[in-house]
Amino acid sequence: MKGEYENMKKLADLLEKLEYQCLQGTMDKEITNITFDSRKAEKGCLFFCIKGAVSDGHAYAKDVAEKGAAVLIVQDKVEVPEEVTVIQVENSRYAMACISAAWFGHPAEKLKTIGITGTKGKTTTTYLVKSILENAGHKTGLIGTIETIIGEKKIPSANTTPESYLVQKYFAEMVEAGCDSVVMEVSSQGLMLHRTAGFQFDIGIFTNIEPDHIGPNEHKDFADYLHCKALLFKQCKVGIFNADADHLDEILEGHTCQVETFGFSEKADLRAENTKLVTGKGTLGIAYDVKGLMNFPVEIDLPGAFSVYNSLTAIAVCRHFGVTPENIQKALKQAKVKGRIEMVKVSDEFTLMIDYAHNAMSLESLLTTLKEYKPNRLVCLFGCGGNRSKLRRYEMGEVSGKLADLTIITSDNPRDEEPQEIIDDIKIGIGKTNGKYVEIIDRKEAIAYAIHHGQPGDIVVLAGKGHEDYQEIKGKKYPMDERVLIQEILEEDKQNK
Ligand SMILES: CC(=O)N[C@H]1[C@@H](OP(=O)(O)OP(=O)(O)OC[C@H]2O[C@@H](n3ccc(=O)[nH]c3=O)[C@H](O)[C@@H]2O)O[C@H](CO)[C@@H](O)[C@@H]1O[C@H](C)C(=O)N[C@@H](C)C(=O)N[C@H](CCC(=O)O)C(=O)O
Ligand SMILES: Nc1ncnc2c1ncn2[C@@H]1O[C@H](COP(=O)(O)OP(=O)(O)OP(=O)(O)O)[C@@H](O)[C@H]1O
Repeated sequence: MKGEYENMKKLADLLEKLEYQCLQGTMDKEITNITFDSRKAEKGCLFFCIKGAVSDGHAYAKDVAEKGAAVLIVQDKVEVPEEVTVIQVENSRYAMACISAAWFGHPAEKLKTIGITGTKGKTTTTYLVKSILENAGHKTGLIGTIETIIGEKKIPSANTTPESYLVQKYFAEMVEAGCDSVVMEVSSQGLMLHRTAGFQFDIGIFTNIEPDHIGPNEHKDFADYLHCKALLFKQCKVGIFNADADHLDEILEGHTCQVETFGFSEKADLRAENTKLVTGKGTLGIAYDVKGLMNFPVEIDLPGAFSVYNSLTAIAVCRHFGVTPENIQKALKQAKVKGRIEMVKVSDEFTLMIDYAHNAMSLESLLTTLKEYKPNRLVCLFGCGGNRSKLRRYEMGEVSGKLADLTIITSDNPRDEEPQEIIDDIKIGIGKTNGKYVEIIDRKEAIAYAIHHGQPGDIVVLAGKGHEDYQEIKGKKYPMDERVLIQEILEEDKQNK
């Protein structure tokens, strides 16, 4: 990136088409930097006063003025020395998105932008799109729950969709790194809080919707969740929708984009037909025929109906880039997503996978899907996080007890709680079913048990951790990557032979 002073911009140029009122100070300021965090404020900067979930950024107005901030963007009136320019807008977050886009030189206009929204499938689909596009010679940036990827650089994520300032900064870095496209997860929170305002997506995707993310600091009810997801389709040129999804009409309400659909439904523009489950040595997959806007067969080493949806979505997107069926087939055959039904080879006889399913809804959908493969036994290993709702423990216990042939209850981020107490809560849920279980508090020992007791034809799921590579105990994160644990167990087995 250029040095910050080389980036200096005129205030008026940053405000562009925004509606605002100048409450005090002059409009002829040259801005040295922009920030929404008072701790990063410096002489000559523009500071956004954002009303957050924990604090109100207006409370830092005096502090940033003392640090020499030139301009404040506010919703409410603030008292600061008269030389500080104060600009009032209706919504500081929306203004931050527009000003950040201008600050970074509207990088979205130099990229083909793809935004994916929906309750499930966002992360998986972003990686599938990136794999297909890169296999066809594009350079594609990615922003999502796990990380932001800019060329070789990977930045771990705090949010699925970062604040608008970061979105625009990452876009600018992508342009500089030679990317021609970006695929990003667009959460409903992101849409609600204007994190993706200030530009128009080339392509917007709707995967599906189920009640989720409803509660304090998220959405007040399902209607609000629906409304926020639908906002993407007033902000993209082409919208690609799951024709089979519930509430599609509500999502389409007020859309301003061109509409395309995908799914199993006969009326979908891009369809999956003749779906077949595929089982290999220690692997599971799915094969189907793509019909409609494109026509060719596909095979993918990811299991279940939702893998059809995710790959079909990726195909629908990549069609707009003119990617050939041969390139799509090749990329999908190699595609793997970290911690999302990620198969790890431990035996030719049974299949083991790591999956991020960490609530009852995703665990139920995963186990139901896997049962379609008619395994000898479905074995589910999981734990639940400490300092979180107990309900999740009862519910996940009940789901696993009902659907798995054996549950291995273990630990997962106990935080400040005693792991055994969390396990006891999970047992209450399993107790409502006839499900068989064992409890092994240490996660590595639990995984070793799963591997050593694997029977031919079993499917073993290590649920909950997915891409996470730590265990959080009493405020500290200890390194713990299930892939590493599995390799250690296999290595120890070799030495003990
Ligand atoms: C509820 C919520 O959206 N919180 C996000 C928010 O924090 P916040 O609103 O609490 O901010 P705050 O701490 O109240 O501060 C308000 C303002 O004062 C500023 N401030 C604060 C302290 C200070 O000393 N000086 C200062 O200037 C802050 O920089 C901010 O501008 O801004 C933070 C920084 O950008 C986010 O990381 C944080 O996300 C938290 C981690 C979160 O859990 N968010 C969830 C609700 C979320 O956004 N989830 C979605 C969906 C995920 C999914 O689909 O699975 C996501 O996109 O991640
Ligand atoms: N299209 C889909 N429909 C239903 N379930 C899915 C779908 N895709 C993946 N899943 C299941 O949900 C889990 C989460 O998938 P993924 O991370 O791709 O979704 P997401 O939208 O990013 O979710 P989150 O917001 O929870 O991170 C997967 O591990 C899998 O078990």
